[in-house]
Amino acid sequence: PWGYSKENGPATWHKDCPIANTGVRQSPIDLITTGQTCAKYDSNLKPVIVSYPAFSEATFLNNGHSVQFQPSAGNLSELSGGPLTKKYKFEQFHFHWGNNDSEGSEHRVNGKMYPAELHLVHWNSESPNFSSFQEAVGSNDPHALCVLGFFLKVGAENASLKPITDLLSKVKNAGSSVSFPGKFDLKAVLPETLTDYYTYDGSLTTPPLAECVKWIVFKEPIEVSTAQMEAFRAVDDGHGKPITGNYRPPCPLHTRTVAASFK
Ligand SMILES: NS(=O)(=O)c1ccc2o/c(=N\O)[nH]c2c1
Ligand SMILES: [Zn+2]
Repeated sequence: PWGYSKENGPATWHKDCPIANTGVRQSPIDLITTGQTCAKYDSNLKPVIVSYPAFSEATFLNNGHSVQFQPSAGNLSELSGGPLTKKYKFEQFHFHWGNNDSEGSEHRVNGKMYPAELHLVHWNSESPNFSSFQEAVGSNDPHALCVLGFFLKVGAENASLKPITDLLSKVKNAGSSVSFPGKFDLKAVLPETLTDYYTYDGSLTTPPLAECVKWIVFKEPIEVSTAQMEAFRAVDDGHGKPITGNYRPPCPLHTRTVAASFK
């Protein structure tokens, strides 16, 4: 199966997933803010609107290539605004990280990587062509999914993410999962105003690499403590090693443009 080691990492994914090398809207990308191919300010881009009630029942899983928080299907979350013309439903969030603070994020800003990146995954709940996340992934709809990306940087402890980082030791072994105890307030993790972001058309950053994602990557990083970062680096990949670098390198932009909601 695919992973992030020499034998099964991003450079080998094309074998089972040809779109890895032939796709023209692959993710992640390097977000360039100056020069020719740079992100272009679009004054029509509105703030992103999220409505995340505190999730009551959810599963926290180590799937061997990331850790993932997934509420039950009945969750009443909603995402709209920003570049979106439809309402999207929250499916799951997960993380990508490195084994030191100079690497780990999937998107980069002028070549700079952050130590980690949080992905909030949503699917278009207003499409007549699908009515679940899995169907959305297989739909070939260019905006079947919307993923919100937040960079993580090392600083103060993040109290809102503490319930998550404190749970990492409970899913140390690949394939292990726990029922999330109590409620989790995802809204509290995010900055109040979701106004400054980059947005572009891309793909899933792991197999099947489907080119169905409207990406929204926020400019402002979220702070976590060193201890919280270290907790990610202790999670195992199922081959007796910690997951240390579950990030795909940047992909070619091809004819795509990146829009910025800020100057
Ligand atoms: N890393 S990512 O692009 O946010 C992402 C999000 C949802 C996904 O579902 C997947 N397989 O079913 N891969 C995947 C990657
Ligand atoms: Zn991801």
